[in-house]
Amino acid sequence: MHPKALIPLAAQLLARVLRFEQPADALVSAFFRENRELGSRERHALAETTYAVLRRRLLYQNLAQSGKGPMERRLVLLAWAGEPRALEAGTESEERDWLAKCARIDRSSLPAKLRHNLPDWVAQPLQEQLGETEFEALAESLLQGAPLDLRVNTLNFKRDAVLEELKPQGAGATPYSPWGLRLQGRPSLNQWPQFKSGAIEVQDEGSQLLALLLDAKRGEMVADFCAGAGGKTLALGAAMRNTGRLYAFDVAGHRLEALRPRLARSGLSNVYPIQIAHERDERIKRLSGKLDRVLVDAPCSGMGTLRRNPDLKWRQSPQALADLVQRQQAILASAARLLKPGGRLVYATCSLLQAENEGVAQAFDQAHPGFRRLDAAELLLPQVPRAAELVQDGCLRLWPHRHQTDGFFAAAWEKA
Ligand SMILES: C[S@@+](CC[C@H](N)C(=O)[O-])C[C@H]1O[C@@H](n2cnc3c(N)ncnc32)[C@H](O)[C@@H]1O
Repeated sequence: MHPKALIPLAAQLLARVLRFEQPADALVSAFFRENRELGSRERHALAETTYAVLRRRLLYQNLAQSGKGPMERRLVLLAWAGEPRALEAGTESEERDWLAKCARIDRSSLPAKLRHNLPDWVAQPLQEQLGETEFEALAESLLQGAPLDLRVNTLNFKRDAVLEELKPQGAGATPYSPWGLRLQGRPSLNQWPQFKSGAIEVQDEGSQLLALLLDAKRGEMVADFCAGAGGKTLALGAAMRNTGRLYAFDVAGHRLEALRPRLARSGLSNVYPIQIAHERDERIKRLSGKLDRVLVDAPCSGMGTLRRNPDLKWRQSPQALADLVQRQQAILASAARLLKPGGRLVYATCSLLQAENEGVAQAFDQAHPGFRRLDAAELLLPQVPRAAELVQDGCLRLWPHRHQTDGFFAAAWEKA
């Protein structure tokens, strides 16, 4: 494709994404399917430019006020992440002068909002929680891309052996999870023999730590209550050494469908995916009081995953957050009924916001005196020697700027 054509195409893609009707990753994939003539470098330029606008939307919208031409085009020029010669070829000299003027603006002199690029309803509670200095460090980390973490399938493979094989690809061990490897960049994993053989799965180190916190054992009856496409289910099934019974519940059939090929690669046969209508479904009631461990990886605002999904900060709202908190409480209360005495319950989100984390856990405490809180550091310590670094007030609290994971929260209880 002629470099001149790339910028209008990027503006077209951005216009679709900025309607916020669907997740950005789905829209970008659909756009590439429609434009099959794009090569891998061109796709990379379009995707990275779109994500750069989503990350710093407030800044770029502010700067774009001074330019000329359609707004999406101005945003693409400001955030261009492709080759410089495509920008050179695709712009008029007036536009290039304008870009040079924008580049000379000292960004540290801009109002805080144009530096952190978070909506007020997200920024404010985080500022209160962390204080100004640490909030700035967090906000900066949320503007960066995330590394690519892998989980080694310890059912049939050893982390050290897979690490040796993947060292030439730049892999290193993750600092906390004993199952994890970390890569920089975006290699085409699907073609790697280690992926095809089921030795590795893509999974953020934070997600691995949630499975470690549940600590499902051989022969147990376990439920992954909000299993989705089964990232944590696979980790739990391997920890159970492919024994016992692991129920993977979810209301979304298409997500459970996406679990099937992953299960086939993993070699697990102890997993039972079950689509439920809602959290009080009859099929769940039949298991009341029978399970050893239940993980509730609740639907949440996803504010801990902004490095990967920057569109979420513009697609969520305070009203959506309030609705989510209600759903989280209802799901947690239903899931808790499955446990037998002595059983372990873990409630988790990939959010940084107290309302859907500590807030939901405290409401559960008040309504369920028969559940005793467990200390996450104690639970993790046997498998995660540095567990104390990850825990605040007994709860797992992962932060991108402190731990280089996505933002996660988890609280654990034992049923009396
Ligand atoms: C955070 S995602 C789960 C991610 C998944 N555990 C993983 O590791 O890949 C939350 C999931 O909760 C599911 N969900 C929403 N409402 C639910 C409900 N009432 N009962 C069970 N699952 C629900 C959503 O469909 C979504 O797949």
